[in-house]
Amino acid sequence: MAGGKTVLVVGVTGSGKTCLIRRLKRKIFKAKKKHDFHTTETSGFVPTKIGEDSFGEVGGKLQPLWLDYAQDVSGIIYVIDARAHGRLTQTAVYAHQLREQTQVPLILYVRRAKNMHDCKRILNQWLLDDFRFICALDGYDCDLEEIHSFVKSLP
Ligand SMILES: Nc1nc2c(ncn2[C@@H]2O[C@H](COP(=O)(O)OP(=O)(O)OP(=O)(O)O)[C@@H](O)[C@H]2O)c(=O)[nH]1
Ligand SMILES: [Mg+2]
Repeated sequence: MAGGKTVLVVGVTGSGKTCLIRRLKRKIFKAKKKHDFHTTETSGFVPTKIGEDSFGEVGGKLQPLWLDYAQDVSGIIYVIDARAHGRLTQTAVYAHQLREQTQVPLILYVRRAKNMHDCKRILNQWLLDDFRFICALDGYDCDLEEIHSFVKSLP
């Protein structure tokens, strides 16, 4: 299909999906104002057009429907908050399930890891180390570019 790609953005509640899409839309590399990151829980499916592409967030509460939403997309971005320790088991189980159940290219977007070593340790701990991933460290500006190159690489 010519034109834009459709990307599904999933992850457990509060993992940072809305903020990420907002940064992509407004090309915010670093938080400038407090309200840039003020959000409320997303209910249902919220598509956001960014250039030619469309990024659709499914709220974490709709996890049972992630697979349904994944049917007609080019790729999936799976957002993980590395410091949400209590949610990591669930996060890993859902990531494995999603990858087993769909052929759609999937990338993990891991935010708030302390450093690359910490990020890899977490992925390793939850057997996610063979997933493609982006490690979005605090103050790291290149994560949006990495997302754009993932989207570009999609069929
Ligand atoms: N400073 C900062 N805070 C963030 C960032 N991403 C997420 N947060 C914080 O985490 C909270 C939850 O982020 P959301 O983007 O709403 O999470 P979500 O994954 O969309 O959650 P649901 O819609 O409930 O599934 C936000 O209100 C912010 O306080 C970020 O990049 N920078
Ligand atoms: Mg949200």
